[in-house]
Order: sequence, then C-alpha cells, then structure tokens
Amino acid sequence: MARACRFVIFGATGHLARTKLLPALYRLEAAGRLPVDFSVVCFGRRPYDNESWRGMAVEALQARYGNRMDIDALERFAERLEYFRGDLADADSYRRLQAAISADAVFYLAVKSAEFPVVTQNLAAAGLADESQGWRRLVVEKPFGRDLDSADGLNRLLHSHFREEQIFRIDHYLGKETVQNVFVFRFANLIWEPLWNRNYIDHVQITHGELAGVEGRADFYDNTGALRDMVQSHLLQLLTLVAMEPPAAMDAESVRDEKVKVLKSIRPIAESEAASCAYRAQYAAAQGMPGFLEEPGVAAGSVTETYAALRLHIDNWRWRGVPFYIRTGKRMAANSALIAVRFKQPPQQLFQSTGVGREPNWLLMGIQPEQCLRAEVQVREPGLKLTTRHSQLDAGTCGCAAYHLEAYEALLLDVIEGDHSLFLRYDEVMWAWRVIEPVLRAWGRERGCIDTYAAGTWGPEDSRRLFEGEGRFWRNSLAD
Ligand SMILES: NC(=O)C1=CN([C@@H]2O[C@H](COP(=O)(O)OP(=O)(O)OC[C@H]3O[C@@H](n4cnc5c(N)ncnc54)[C@H](OP(=O)(O)O)[C@@H]3O)[C@@H](O)[C@H]2O)C=CC1
Ligand SMILES: O=C1O[C@H](COP(=O)(O)O)[C@@H](O)[C@H](O)[C@H]1O
Repeated sequence: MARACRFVIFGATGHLARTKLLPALYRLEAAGRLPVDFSVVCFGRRPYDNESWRGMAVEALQARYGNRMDIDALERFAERLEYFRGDLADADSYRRLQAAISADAVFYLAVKSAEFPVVTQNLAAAGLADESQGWRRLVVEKPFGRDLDSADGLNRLLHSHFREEQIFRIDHYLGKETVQNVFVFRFANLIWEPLWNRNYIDHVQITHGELAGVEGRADFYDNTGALRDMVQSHLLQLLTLVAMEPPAAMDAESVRDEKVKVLKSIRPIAESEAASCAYRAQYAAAQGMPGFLEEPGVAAGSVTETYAALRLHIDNWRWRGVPFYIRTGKRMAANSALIAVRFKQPPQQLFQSTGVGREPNWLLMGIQPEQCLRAEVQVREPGLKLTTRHSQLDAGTCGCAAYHLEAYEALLLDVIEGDHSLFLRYDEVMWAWRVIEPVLRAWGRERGCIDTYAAGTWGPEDSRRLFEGEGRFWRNSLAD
C-alpha cells in the first residue's frame, strides 16, 4: 500500500504559494509525478473551508494556464487540497495539525524569515519533527535570516529540533533549467574551459530585472529590500556557478564545496568602499505605474531599495582582476534574467576599419524568459568588400517555446524524494551574508536618502558608475 504523504504549506495564502508552489504541484500532478496518497495541507489564518479554498486555487490555476490547462489533472489536484485554518503563533494549531498527520510530511515555510523560528519551535513542541511515524522534512525559504547573526541563530534553532538531513534550504534559482545548464555548458564541453579565466574574460554581468512591483507584498518587501531578497541568495548562487572550479563529482557535497570556495574568495567590501562598489535606488511613479512609496503598505518615507547593484571581485587564481557586476530591480523595463560574459579584445585589431570589428565576443546565458546560450561573434559579410558584422551562435532552446520546467517543480519533487543536491548547505548561506553585510551596514547608516529611477526603465543611469568609466555597459536581455 502507498505511504501517505502530507505537504503542509505555512503561508498558503501568500504570494509564493499562489504564484509558484501551487502551480508547481499542479504541474507535478499533470506529469503524474505526485505520490498516490499525497495531499497538500494549506495552512492559513484566513476564513476559507476546503470548498472555497479549492475553488479559489482552481480559478488561480486556470487564469495562469488558460487553454494549456489539463482539466483532468486540475480536478485530481483540487481533490488533494485541504485548507487548515490556524495561526503561526498558536501552539494549539500545531497540536491539531499533529493529530491530522500520521505518516510522511513536508513542512514548507512559505512565510517571512522572521516567522521561521516560531513555526519551527511550534512544530517541534507539537512533536512534528519526530520521525517515528514517518519522515519529516522542513523546507526553509530565503532569505535565511536578516543578517549573519540572525542566520546563525536560525541555523542553531533548526538544528536543536531537526537533523540536518531533515532540513532543505531552498533557493529556487537552482531549480531553473538554464541555471543547471550552466554546469553542463561549462563542464561537459572542452572548448570553454581554456577561456574561462582572467586571461580571456573582461568581466561578467548577472542581471535580474522584473516588470512587476511589490505585488501586494509590501509588508515583506519593505522590510527586506532587493539586496536581501535577491542578491544574498539567487544572484550570489548564480555567481558561484559561473565562477566555481569543476567539482570532483556531481554529488551535492562536492558541488557545495566548490561554491563555498568562490564565496570565500570574494574580496570583502570595506564599509567605507560601499559607495563606490554598491548602488541602490527605488522606483518612482512613471508610465501610469505607482512609485514604491505609493504602493499600499509601504511605510511613508521608506528608503528600502527596489534596485541593487554590486561590483564584486573574486580574488583567486582564476578570477583575480575580473569584475563581476550583479544587479536586480523591480519595475524594470522587462522580465529578464541573464548572465553575460564579456571577453577581452583580440590583441590585434586587423578588421577595425571593416564594420563592427571592435565589438568584443560575448557569451550570453539567458535564464528567463528565454532559455538560451548565445555566443556573439564577428563574421565576414558575403560580397566583394571585406566587411564584418556581429552574428550569433545559439544553443539550447533559443527563440522556441519548448516545454520548460518551472523551477519549483523539480525542487519540490526533490524534497518529496529526499534529494538534497540542489539545496543549500549552511556555510553557503553564511558566506553569502558575509559578502553583503558591509553593504547592508553602510546603507543602514544612510538613513533618509535614496536615489530613484522611473518605473518601467532599466534602472538609474547612475548605476553605471560601478563600471568605473571603462567603456562597459549593462546587457539587459538577450534582445539588447
Ligand atoms: N513571492 C515570491 O515570488 C517568492 C518568495 N519567496 C520567499 O517566500 C517567503 C514568503 O514570501 P511571500 O509569499 O512573497 O510573502 P507573503 O507576504 O505574500 O505571504 C506571507 C504569508 O504568511 C502568512 N502569515 C503571516 N502571518 C501569519 C500568521 N500569524 N498566521 C498564519 N499565516 C500568517 C500570510 O497570511 P495572510 O495572507 O493571512 O496575510 C501569507 O500567507 C519569503 O521568505 C520569501 O523570501 C521565495 C521565492 C519567491
Ligand atoms: O525570491 C524571489 O524571487 C522572485 C523572482 O523569482 P523569478 O523566478 O520569478 O525570477 C522575486 O519576485 C521575489 O521578490 C523574491 O522574493
């Protein structure tokens, strides 16, 4: 007989559950990947019952997938949903939960990081960390803490109730297909490795831009900001994948060891240098879109950054002298996540007078919306005259709407199957906090002032000062 598995989402009425977790679980249902006796227990304080909750979830999924919806799968999935009314801080809610869970269970913390401790303590007090009736796994979202101190404290607290094997520190960027493709691209091909270092690479850029603003998450976002929300986790993880040495093997520990080495090698930013290597700003009303300060729930006069950019240096043998520019912003001109590697100029400019011969080579790794690996090279135009032009070598699924996994699809299945490979070890989290802490401290001191950028643009012109006037410019997307 199939073992029962309960997937409990704390924060089920929130943005993450609505936009990512429930869609990913529905897609796993449609792909036939969910265990037979599996239900999703949606823990929330709002007054839903099973029927109204299922109706709401079905509507949201239909709105998202439209005519790509698999109606049979949707019906099966709706049957698996249960609404559990409770409050995160109420011990009795957890005792009731305990009574409803008899075998395997996942506890997913889709709540603010300030709430991770109370949920963990209440779960443990109700006996829900105990594995005598089945395995118990705890998924902890990012940001893991608010700073290094709180992250250390949270980690100690988790370990006082759960074994490390029960803990899954999630970063959904590691579930994205192109992100995993960075491994394949780098380590399954010989041709890039000789070029992948300070001798040939001029600099690396990592961009994450979003059209959306705070989307009703002001309470979370105004207390978090772009640096904690995106840079400490997703963008630094992307940086480690681009910069790491080949691991001894593809197992979780070998890969994590190499990622940690990269984070440890990032040159510490002195607080006094933060102004020259870090930049922050906030979106202002434009093109009919409200500014951050006009978003419902944002504190009057808030200086929380919705845009953050950093220049980092990795002081190791491979990368010394190669700047890594990373940036993220809400209400930007497009949804785009892109890794852009710019190569140095050839030592001789033989074709300078023939067109765009001075353009350097770029390697673009598009993460979203398009998954694409693109090398930009120079070619000769056909014809009598020697003219050069820019051309592209595309690999992967450039320009085509192939079936793409959603990042959480793969990761939630990994949790259910107990595979830690794509989850974070605590030292990765800790070293990532060390990278950004001096900037957080410096920005914390600059109370009351923040630059702005017009909503719907690629962010403030002034962020270019990170390039130190070296003829460098931001690559925004695969298209420009
Ligand atoms: N949103 C996203 O795209 C992503 C978010 N994350 C992470 O996920 C986490 C949650 O983010 P997000 O969903 O955006 O945040 P939201 O603010 O949208 O959701 C927070 C949830 O917590 C619930 N909650 C708060 N207090 C209580 C309480 N006392 N009792 C019961 N429920 C309570 C809220 O319930 P109520 O609805 O009643 O207020 C809501 O469901 C964060 O750590 C974030 O970093 C990670 C990746 C992507
Ligand atoms: O973790 C987060 O990620 C999302 C962006 O994720 P994506 O997969 O849509 O790129 C971001 O909107 C959110 O603020 C942040 O908490």
